[in-house]
Amino acid sequence: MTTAVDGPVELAVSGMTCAACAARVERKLNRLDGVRASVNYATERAVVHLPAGLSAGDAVAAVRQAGYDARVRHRAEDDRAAHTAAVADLRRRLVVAAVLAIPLGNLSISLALVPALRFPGWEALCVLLAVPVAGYSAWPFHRAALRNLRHGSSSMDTLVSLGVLASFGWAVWSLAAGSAGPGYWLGFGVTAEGADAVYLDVAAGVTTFLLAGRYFETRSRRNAVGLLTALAGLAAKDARVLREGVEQSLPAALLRVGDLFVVRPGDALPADGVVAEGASALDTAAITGESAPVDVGPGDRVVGGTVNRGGRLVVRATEVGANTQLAQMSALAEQAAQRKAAVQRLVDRVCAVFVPVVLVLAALVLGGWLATGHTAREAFTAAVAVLIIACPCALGLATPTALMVGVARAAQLGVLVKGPEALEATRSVDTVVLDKTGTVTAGRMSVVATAAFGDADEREVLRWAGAVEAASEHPVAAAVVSAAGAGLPAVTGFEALVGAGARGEVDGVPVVVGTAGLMAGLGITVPPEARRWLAGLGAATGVLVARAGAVVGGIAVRDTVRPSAADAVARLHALGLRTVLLTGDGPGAARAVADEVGITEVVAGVRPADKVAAVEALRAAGHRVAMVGDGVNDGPALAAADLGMAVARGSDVAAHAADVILVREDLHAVPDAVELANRTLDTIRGNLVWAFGYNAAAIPLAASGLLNPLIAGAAMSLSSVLVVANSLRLRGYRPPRALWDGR
Ligand SMILES: Nc1ncnc2c1ncn2[C@@H]1O[C@H](COP(=O)(O)OP(=O)(O)OP(=O)(O)O)[C@@H](O)[C@H]1O
Repeated sequence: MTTAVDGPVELAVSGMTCAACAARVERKLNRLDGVRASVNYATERAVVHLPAGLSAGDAVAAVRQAGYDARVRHRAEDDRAAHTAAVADLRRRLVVAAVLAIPLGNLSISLALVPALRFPGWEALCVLLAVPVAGYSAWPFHRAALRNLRHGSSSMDTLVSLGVLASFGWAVWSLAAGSAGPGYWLGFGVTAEGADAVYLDVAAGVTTFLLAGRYFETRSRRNAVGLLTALAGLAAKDARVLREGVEQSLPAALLRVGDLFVVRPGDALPADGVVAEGASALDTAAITGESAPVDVGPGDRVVGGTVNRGGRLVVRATEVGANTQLAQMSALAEQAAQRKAAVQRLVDRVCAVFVPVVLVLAALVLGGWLATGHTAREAFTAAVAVLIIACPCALGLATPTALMVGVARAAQLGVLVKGPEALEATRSVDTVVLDKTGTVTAGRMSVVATAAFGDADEREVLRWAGAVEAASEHPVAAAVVSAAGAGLPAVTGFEALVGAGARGEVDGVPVVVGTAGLMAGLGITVPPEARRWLAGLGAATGVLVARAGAVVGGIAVRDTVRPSAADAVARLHALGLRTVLLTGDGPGAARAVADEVGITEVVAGVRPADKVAAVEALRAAGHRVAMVGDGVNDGPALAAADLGMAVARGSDVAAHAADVILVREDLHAVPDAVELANRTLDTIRGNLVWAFGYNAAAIPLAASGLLNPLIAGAAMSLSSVLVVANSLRLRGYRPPRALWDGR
């Protein structure tokens, strides 16, 4: 591993047992010259940006120096195998601890309460039962603590290891010294008068509880990570490629762009493509969250991972492997979960100083109790309880687990969130600006009327306009071209006049197609006849056609509003958001669309360059603005908004500068994103409040001797498990289906 790598390297880091470890690895990596690294405890991954001259091997070496292990991460499968092994190891240790701790507890209770039952050598038997628990089962804690010690640092494992060893050592010592006496003290808190402490069952019990906690936590974390990687697994692993009319089964990885492949009913698509033959209905639910199957036929674009619910399809591959929409979606979702929320950085810093502070505190508690004339047992109980209860692991898990589940759930619903900042921005937005063409409307226009002025002929007008528009990519142009039919004359000197129209020369004569404003701007007089025609169009968009410097006709086009738009806008209003329709189109068409979907404010006739200004004006007025656009023309406006949401499909999914990408051609994705962002942030807040509150309340209790170490161990484990379970609840987020299923 000595080759220098462009772009970030991903490392799988093992041996981290808490957020403080992640913070330590991150510090170590960032200390390398020119390195920028971010380490995530929940996913056990490090993203490292290396400068020229440093290799992935250097980063791995740095992680090892910090006392952890790392390897360059290649595939999700590696993670799964490593994770499974880790869970199995914890399970074995947990079983041993539980099997031995139970008889040990019973034995010590019986022997303590009924001295007559004691037999010669009972102390030795108890110690023998406790050795595997405090040694083998608690080994992961000791190992991590040792690793830390070697580097002069400490972590929550130090606390646990110290707690277990101290109780065990104390027990052995007091048994050996014969001070266990007649009133054997039970770790469970029943302290007989004048009894001394035998902490064997504390050592065993604490180990069992903490291991159980870590076992469940590791398992749930795997579920959360699995949610993220599940997306990538949706595409079919095999493709039936059609070569010279013969079907041949190949691993999907060998598929090439341009290959024809067959998709049988019930199969998932292995790659993105265009339907070449056949008609069917595709189930896109897993990718876009849309519940109704989508009908497709020749010429339609289809994406990998969707499932064929109808007849046989032959598809020509347009994107394969890492370029498919699905691969890009899952890469984006993983990157998003990997990025750190602002709050997480604070938590990391807190965790890093927390453990040394607790060690000092435990020592102070021990000294304080002894100094105030209490017995060694009392002092010891309080100090061990402080060590054990103070572990900040719930704190470390609070943010990343919620983020991971939130981002993964959003991706399942066709909402790709680029990172935690985007979620945070989504929550604070109060105004949603929607672009009209292609966002609120389908962006597929058709000609609804034509007009000829003076002595021109309508068919001629359409032909001249069509010839120019054939070179344009605007939706208006597509409508004009399809209405003009085949056999159009060629255009020379074509020029797109962005946000206004297009011009060129047809049969050597200059032709301009575009808005009345464009004509005026070019010094072409718009006759009253044309103005009247434009004014009478209502909801349609009218463009004028000028030939040889004179307006000769007009073409009216109409777009259809997306079926879900009105419901989605109603949901946005119900969420307390203000909506604004922003468009380059004229006020008449804009108002008609706004009325149809229920948007109250309209800003029409805005040139593409001025969309940024419109967004900035709203922000200057104190609003937090989300801009929803198609991402191509609206790029600058998306970037100018507090939150840019691009409606995009296909392989360009990852290319957008937007913060959120909606891969669903359905405006419901916007309120879904807002709701899910709110829920995720609420979950993070709930987790943090719980974890902080728990530590804040429990430490004084433990220090004042009110908390038995055993209960401290159980409570500590429970808090981590609760935090992870709370985050996993986000999986259950369902958009209000009733609103849009009946569409
Ligand atoms: N190629 C073209 N041919 C004819 N008219 C055009 C062309 N390009 C733009 N226009 C005119 O300019 C107007 C503004 O175009 P622009 O691309 O800024 O916005 P839009 O596509 O109508 O809507 P939105 O801003 O909602 O995406 C269009 O409504 C149309 O009237």
